[in-house]
Amino acid sequence: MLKYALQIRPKQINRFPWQLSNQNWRRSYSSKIRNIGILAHIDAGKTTTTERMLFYAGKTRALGEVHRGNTVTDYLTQERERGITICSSAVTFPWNGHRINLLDTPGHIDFTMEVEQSLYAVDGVVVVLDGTAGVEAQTVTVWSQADKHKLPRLIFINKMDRPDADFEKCVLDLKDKLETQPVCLQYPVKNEQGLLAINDVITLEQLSWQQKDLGRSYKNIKLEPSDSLRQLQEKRNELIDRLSGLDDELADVVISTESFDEVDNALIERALRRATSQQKVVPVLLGSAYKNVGIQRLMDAVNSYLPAPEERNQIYDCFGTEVAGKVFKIVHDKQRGPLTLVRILRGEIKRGMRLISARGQAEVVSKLYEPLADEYREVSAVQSGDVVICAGLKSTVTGDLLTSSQSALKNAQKRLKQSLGAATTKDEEDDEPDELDELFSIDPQIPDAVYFCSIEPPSVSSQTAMEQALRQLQREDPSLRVSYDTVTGQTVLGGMGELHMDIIKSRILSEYKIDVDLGPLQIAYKETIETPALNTLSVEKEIAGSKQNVSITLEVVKNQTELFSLDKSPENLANLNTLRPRILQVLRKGSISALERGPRVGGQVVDTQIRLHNASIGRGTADSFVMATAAQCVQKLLSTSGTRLLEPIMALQIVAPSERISGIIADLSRRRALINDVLPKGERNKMILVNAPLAELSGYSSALRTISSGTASMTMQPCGFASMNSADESLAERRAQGLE
Ligand SMILES: Nc1nc2c(ncn2[C@@H]2O[C@H](COP(=O)(O)OP(=O)(O)OP(=O)(O)O)[C@@H](O)[C@H]2O)c(=O)[nH]1
Repeated sequence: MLKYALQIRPKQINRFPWQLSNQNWRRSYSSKIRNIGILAHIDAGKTTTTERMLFYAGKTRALGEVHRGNTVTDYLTQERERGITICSSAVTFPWNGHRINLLDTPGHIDFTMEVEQSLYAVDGVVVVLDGTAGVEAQTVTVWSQADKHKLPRLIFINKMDRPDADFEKCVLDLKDKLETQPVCLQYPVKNEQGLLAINDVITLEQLSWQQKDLGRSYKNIKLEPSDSLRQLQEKRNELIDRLSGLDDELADVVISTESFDEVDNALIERALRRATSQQKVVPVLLGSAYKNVGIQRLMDAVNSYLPAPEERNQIYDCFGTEVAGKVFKIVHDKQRGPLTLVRILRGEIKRGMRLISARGQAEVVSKLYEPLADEYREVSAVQSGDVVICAGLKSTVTGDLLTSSQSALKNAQKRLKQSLGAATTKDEEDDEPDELDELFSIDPQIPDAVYFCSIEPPSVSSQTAMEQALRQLQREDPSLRVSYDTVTGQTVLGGMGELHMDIIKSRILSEYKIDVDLGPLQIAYKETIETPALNTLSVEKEIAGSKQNVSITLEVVKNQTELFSLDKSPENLANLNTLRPRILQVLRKGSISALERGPRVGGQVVDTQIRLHNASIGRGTADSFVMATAAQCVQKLLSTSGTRLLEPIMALQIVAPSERISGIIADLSRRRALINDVLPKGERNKMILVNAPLAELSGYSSALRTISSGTASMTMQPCGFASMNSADESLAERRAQGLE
C-alpha cells in the first residue's frame, strides 16, 4: 500500500546555495561543492548517465542520446559520430543545494592519459559498470588510477533494464576483481508493470520512476510486510553491523539501543559518508541511465557520501589565502584561443588577475568561464574548491600549479617544508622531500609514445597550417608527440594507439579543415649503443663564396643521465675551454639532433651520451654548417658502432577464474611474455602480473576473451622498453621496412 509518494520537482529544489542567501552561501560554499569524475570501461554508459544528471538538474531541456549524437559532454564531431568519449569534458550543475562539477572521461585505453589528468581535479569518483558485463578491462585500469589518487568512490551498476543484467555477478566481480568492499544500498526488482524498480536498503522503500515525464519524478513506497521487506531488513541490519565496525558514532548508538531497527537513517548515512571518505567502503547503487531509472538517487549519493573539497587536499593549506590552482586540461577554442581548466585548491581566481606558474611564468587571466562542455558562461570570480576555465593563459601547460605571485609560492614552499619538518638550512634546501617535489612538480607523467606514423599535409602550402594545428592539439593532449624526420623530411606523430592517431587525423580535418594523410602505424622502437666509439669528421666546403671548415672529434658512450658532455682529459679540456659558449651550444644541438633517429629503424637513440673531444671551426663558418657536421659525425658513429633495438613493453594485469589461468599463461608464453607473479584474487580468481612486448599483443583482448570464454578481465599500460634478441630485431627491421 502506498504510504506516501513524493513528486520531485527539480526546478524548486535545485538551486545553487548562493541563489538562496548571499551570506550563507559564502560560509557554506565549499562544503556544498562536489568535484567528481565519472569513470568506466568503454560503453558502460557514462555519457548517458551524465546527460540524465544535466537534464534532471534542469541544466538541459532535452535528453541527449549517444546514438542520436546530441549529447552535451561528447561535443567533438568525432565523439558524436563514433558515439565514444575522447576528451574529458567538464560540466557543472546544481543538485539539492549543492553544486556538482563533473568530469566525463574517455573509456578507451588510448586515452588513459586524459583520465589520469582529470583525476587531479576531483575529490571523488563515480565508477559506472555495465550491469551485463560486470568489471571489465578498463574498469580495472580506472580503478587503479583512482587508487593512486586515493579517491573515494561510488559504484553505479548501469543497464539494469536489460534482461541479461546480473546484479549479483557485478557485486561478486567488485569483490573478486577489484578486491573492494562494496556495500549495496539498493537492489533491483521488476515492479508491477514489469519495469525496473529499486529497493532501497536504508529507507526500506521501493522506488519506481515515471516514464511519462522521462524519469523526472519517482515514487517511493514503504514496503508492506512481506518476504521482500524481511530480506531488505536483513540487508539493512548487515549494513548497520558492518558500518558500526568502522564508525564509533554508529557503534555507540547500536550498543545503547541494542536494536538495529531503532537506528536512524540519518545516522547510517553519516557513518557511510565517513567510511566512504576514508575509503573503507564503496557504496553500490544501480539503475538504467537509458531508461531513466535511478539517476536522482545517484546524484543524492554524490552529495551525501563523496567528500567536499575542504575535506581533502590539506597539503595546499600552505598557500593560506593565496591562490593555488592545478591545471588539469587545456582545450583550444576557435574564438577564445587556448582555454585552461583549473581546479582551484586554495584562494579565489578573479577576472584580470595575474597568475604565475611554478615554472615562474606570469600571465593574466583575461576571462573566466563556468564549465559546461563546449558552452561557456562568463563569471567574474571563482572560489577555492571549484573548477574554472581561464582564458588568456598562453604558456601554461597541463599539470602546472598556478599561484598569485613568486613570493606566495616561496612562502608556501617554506611553510610546507616547516610543517613536514624538512631541512631548512641553506645547504639542505636543494634536497627537498618527496611531498614538495610532488606538490610543485610541473611535469605531468606523460607516457612514452608506443606507436608512430608519418603525417602529410594535402599540399606543401598547407604544411604550416598543419604544424600549427598539431601544436594546438599537442597542448590539449600531452600524450601526442610530434617530431620531424630530417632523413625523410616527414612530420612524425607518436601516440598511444590506432584510435588515438585516427582521432587526431579526423580532428585536423573537422576543426582545421586540413585533410592530412597518415602513413602506416608502426611500433615505436628505440635504439641504444652497445659499445663506445670515437670518430673524427673534417669537412671543408665553399658555400656562396665563403669557406666553411669544421673538424670535430666525438665519442658516443653509454649513459642514462646526460646527453652531451665535454671530455675531461687535460689535453682536450684545454682546447675545448677556448671554444665560445655559443659554438658549444651549436655543437650540442647538432649532436643531440642526430639521436632523434637511429640507424636501424629510425627509432630514438636513448641511454647514449655524446662526448666532445675536440673541435676546430674555421673563421666565418656558419652555425648551420657546424650543426650539420656535428649531426653527421654522430650519425657515422652510430652506424659504424651499430645499435641494438629496444621494444615497448606493456604491463598487463589479468584477472581470471583459477581454472582458466594455465590456458592464459600458455598463450602468453607464446607471446614472449614474462610472468612476474600469479596472485590469488578474491575467492575464485587469480591475477597474473605479466610484462609482454607490444608487438605480440595485437588483438590480444579478443584473444583473451576467446581463451577465457569471456571470464577474464585485463588492464594494459606501457611500462618501458626492453632489449630484444637478434632474431626479433631482424623481424622488427623487416616490419619497419614494410617487408613483413
Ligand atoms: N539498455 C541500456 N543501454 C544503455 C544504458 N546506458 C547506456 N546505454 C547505451 O550504451 C551505449 C554506450 O553508452 P555511453 O553513454 O556512450 O557510454 P560511455 O561509457 O559514455 O562510452 P565511452 O565514453 O565511449 O566510453 C549507448 O548506445 C547507450 O545508449 C542503459 O542503462 N541501458
